[in-house]
Amino acid sequence: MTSQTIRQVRAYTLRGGGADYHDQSDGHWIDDHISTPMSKYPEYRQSRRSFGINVLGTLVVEVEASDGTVGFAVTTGGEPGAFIVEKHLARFIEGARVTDVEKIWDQMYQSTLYYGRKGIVLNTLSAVDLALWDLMGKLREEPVHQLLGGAVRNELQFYATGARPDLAKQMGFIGGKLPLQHGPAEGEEGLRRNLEKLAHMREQVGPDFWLMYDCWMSLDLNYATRLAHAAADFRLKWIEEALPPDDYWGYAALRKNMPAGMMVSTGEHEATRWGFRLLLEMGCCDIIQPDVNWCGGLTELVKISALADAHGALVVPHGSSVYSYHFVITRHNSPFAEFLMMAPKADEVVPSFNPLLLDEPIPQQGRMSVNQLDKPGFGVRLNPECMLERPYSH
Ligand SMILES: C[C@H](O)[C@H](O)CC(=O)C(=O)O
Ligand SMILES: [Mg+2]
Repeated sequence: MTSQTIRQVRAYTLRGGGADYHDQSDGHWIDDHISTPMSKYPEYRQSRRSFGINVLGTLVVEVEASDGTVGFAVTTGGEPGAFIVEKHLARFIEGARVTDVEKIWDQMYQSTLYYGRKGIVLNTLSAVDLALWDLMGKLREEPVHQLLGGAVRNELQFYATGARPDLAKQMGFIGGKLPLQHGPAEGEEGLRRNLEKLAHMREQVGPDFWLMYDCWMSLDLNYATRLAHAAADFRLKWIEEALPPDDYWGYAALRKNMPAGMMVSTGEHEATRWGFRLLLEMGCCDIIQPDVNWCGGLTELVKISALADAHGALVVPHGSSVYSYHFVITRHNSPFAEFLMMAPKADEVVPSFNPLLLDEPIPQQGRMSVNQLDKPGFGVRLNPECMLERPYSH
């Protein structure tokens, strides 16, 4: 296995769901008047697709070893990501040893610093990194969670993100995270509606079920503080991504403003150990939420997680499907995981990266046994019915 080298890397794109889970059709809860940084413009308030949340689409990266074994991974990145893989990153991957993940990561990161650091370049780099982990697992015939040091518990437990925490409770989840629908531009009336929604959900789910609000970078410090204090009456567990991701100072202030017992979470749009170092050292949050497909992949997440552990912060990855499941089960400071409800009405459990992956495991009664992850690599296959395109080749 250690003698295997990488023969070829290939990058493909896909539209309509998959890793770009915002790329959904009309009528989906994930695009129903959700508060965003663009909500101050009334014409972009009703739909996130209207301002282009789904322009990128899914990127699929395959790495083929010298014996023909193929590892793959997915991210949000589409055609620009495919260009970066094929025209820039391929030189660091092809011909390298399959196990050289640290060196390949470093070369990809250092060589793209002049136009990278975060965002689409890190999404792309993450997909390459995860494809290498998948390939190592397949060649060693071991699941990725074993390569990471092994499971620290027998099962994962999940909270659900979606419009129907009441249904999530019936499905066995430990909590429900609602999208905040009205932002500061919708004034006092919007704030009242946000609180009414939360009060209604609290009534539906009873006193102990976790309820959280995901604010998707859309608030300011004053609004977030007022929302948190009013939401304390309805036992909001945490307030998520309340502020723009670059406002580390705002997050530090918000955390100090929190009512007793309520947590601040953020980080799904942060990347690398350096980005998370800022969040952790500045005391910005209680929970960091790196997206495994965006933060730099597993090679980087291992470092981010160790840093968080030393700061007493939990690591609960954003979405990320199997890439999160294989990681969370190996870490004591990741006691639960997120499950994104991708059914249009959030009324049933369907695989998060539907329809792209075959064998993508789903929670049963809000839980997933380690046995469901016991397959080589990340244990998933590309669905041959998805029409992948390869826009560039080298
Ligand atoms: C529901 C949120 O607006 C977003 O689509 C997903 C997210 O931020 C999360 O799962 O966390
Ligand atoms: Mg979020």
